[in-house]
Amino acid sequence: MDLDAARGRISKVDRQVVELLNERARLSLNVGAAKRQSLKEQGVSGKPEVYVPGQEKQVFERVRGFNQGPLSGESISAIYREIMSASISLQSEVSVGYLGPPGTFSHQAAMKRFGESLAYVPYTRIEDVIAAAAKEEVTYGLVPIENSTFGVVVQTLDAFVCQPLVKIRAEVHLPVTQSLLSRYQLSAIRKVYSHPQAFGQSHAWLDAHLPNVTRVEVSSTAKAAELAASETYAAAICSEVCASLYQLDVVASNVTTSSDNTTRFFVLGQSSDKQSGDDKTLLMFTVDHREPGALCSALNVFAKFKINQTAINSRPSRQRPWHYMFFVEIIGHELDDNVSSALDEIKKYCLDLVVLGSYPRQFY
Ligand SMILES: O=C(O)C(=O)C[C@]1(C(=O)O)C=C[C@@H](O)C=C1
Repeated sequence: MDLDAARGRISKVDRQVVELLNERARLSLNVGAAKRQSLKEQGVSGKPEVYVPGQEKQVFERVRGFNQGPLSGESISAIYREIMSASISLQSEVSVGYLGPPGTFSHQAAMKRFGESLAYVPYTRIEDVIAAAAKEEVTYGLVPIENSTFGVVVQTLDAFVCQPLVKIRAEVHLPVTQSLLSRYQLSAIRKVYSHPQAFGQSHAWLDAHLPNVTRVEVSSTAKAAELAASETYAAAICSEVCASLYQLDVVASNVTTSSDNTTRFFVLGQSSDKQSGDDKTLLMFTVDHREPGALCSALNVFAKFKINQTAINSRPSRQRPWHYMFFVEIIGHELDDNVSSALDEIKKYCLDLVVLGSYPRQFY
């Protein structure tokens, strides 16, 4: 086929693609109407949940299954991310809060999960993102929960203690590469700004290459980039995305200690999704330390109901000294029979127990 013929065929296919995209969009509007009707019939007020992570997971798996190439599975997912982003924005006006300013890894994780068609709202602190999601100032909030190199994000766990009503709706995994950005060359740098998590992921490189340079912790990696752009002899540890956003140069690319550095984020909203068949649940509880073995008794309940625990963390409860809030992530959905029986039984050993949410297991 010659060039003109191939371009002519592409033009015809584009017409069909656009027609099909609009056919899908009309069906998505029908889905929105059916969700509203169903709430009305149940006598529930408020808007239906437009972002349904379990359904999206099925769509991604299905379309990647249909794919015979030459497009890669990643390309199909990226195209469908935008199709579903447009689909969400057709059904409702959706906003997503994240730890700003633009260019943070939270921003990138939010874009990865929600695409280009939604409104993104930056907040200065993780606590503010969680409060905004709890108050419905934004439809959804996205917060980091843990990094594979540096561990749990304590600000997020501590903020859950103050906002126990917010619900986890989904998890997002984002590969993270930290880089050193500045307007100056390496030998001229006198100060490095970053978020404590990013310093934790790149300390070996900093110890080796900038051992006597002051490290200043700030609220986010993109805030660090903003400061580095406005001060003499300053640099930031942040994403390379910040180079064009804040007019900085990449002085050293990938200064991350671990080669498969990944951060896991939660999407927060007013409710969790229904069972997807492959879910996780995050619990927050305190136990009575005057009872010997209280924590052990609580955790034994999961073993009794054959429930796998994937993570356990503790934070000071801030109510009494040496009194802890435990965060346990388990396999299964709050509504699964074995999980719901375990939750009934574990309450006997807990002073208080909050289910922070159930969400489909994601590996991407
Ligand atoms: O199935 C739904 O609930 C929809 O709203 C449709 C749809 C889609 O476009 O496929 C859009 C958004 C949801 O997050 C999941 C799926």
